[in-house]
Amino acid sequence: MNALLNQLIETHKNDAQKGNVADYIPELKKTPKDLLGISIIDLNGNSYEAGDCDVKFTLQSISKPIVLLLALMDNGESRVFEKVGKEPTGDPFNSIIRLETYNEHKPLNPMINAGAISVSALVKGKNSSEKIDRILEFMRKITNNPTIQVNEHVFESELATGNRNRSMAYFLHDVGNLEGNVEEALTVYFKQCSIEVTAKDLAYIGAVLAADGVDLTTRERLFPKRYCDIVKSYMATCGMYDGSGEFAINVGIPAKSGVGGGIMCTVLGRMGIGVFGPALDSKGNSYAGLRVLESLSSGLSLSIY
Ligand SMILES: NC(=O)CC[C@H](N)C(=O)O
Repeated sequence: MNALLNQLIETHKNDAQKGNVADYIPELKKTPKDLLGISIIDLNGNSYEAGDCDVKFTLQSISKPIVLLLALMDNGESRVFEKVGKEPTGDPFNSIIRLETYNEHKPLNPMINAGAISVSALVKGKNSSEKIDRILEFMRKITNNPTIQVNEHVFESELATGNRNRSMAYFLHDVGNLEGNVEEALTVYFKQCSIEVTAKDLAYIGAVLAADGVDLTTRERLFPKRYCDIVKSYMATCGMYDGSGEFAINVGIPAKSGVGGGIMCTVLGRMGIGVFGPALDSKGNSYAGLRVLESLSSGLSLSIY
């Protein structure tokens, strides 16, 4: 397997030239474009890797399914689904357009920015720092990595430039779909996006999801299977933003991408996969990462469809 992964990285390394590193968050611009790494962890805990799988990057939108799990555990399904819907949008992740015109101002799903900010507000904690501490604690469990931290430079960069997210959050508050203090919810959202991980961490999370919420090492149940199923369904239908349909056809596994260049994938009953390649396509998905996953999926017959 390691030989296969090395070969995939070699084959697709140059694909990064066709994408661009995210620049709307200034701090992300500093990442070298041609990094590429992959890590796989199977459900027996065996791990395989190639390329830049130890390089740290920020979770960005991959935080959305993780914080959703915590919000579901904190609040239960009915309260979470009062705030966010269950349908894909076909719009970019930061789109505002349907918030005013559709679904009683409820974000269509929690994988777009608007829905994720509403979900961040639901995490229990008396203020943003208590909430982010709980998110970090949960992250450390589902990655089996006690060193997980927030990258404060990326956080400051998002806080300084995230005005589109800010405008969505104030609108959602006005229509009753974002509870509590808006700035506190935004702080939680920007911090969860700024949590640093490696491709290996993403593979571990993917493997826990593939094991229906049970930790690979300790066999402890980290979250209920029902919530695991909800999150995987969202990943399958909306995890790659408005590229989710194409990804279903070309790769065919539940996955979540982030503009930091990560993609976290889960193959039910088999493995978790983490990919990192910071040059993005026009939809915000890792350009080379997608090519690696397409080759891997056809090579190992991973598609669930
Ligand atoms: N798609 C993403 O990864 C977006 C996350 C980013 N922090 C934002 O809010 O715009």
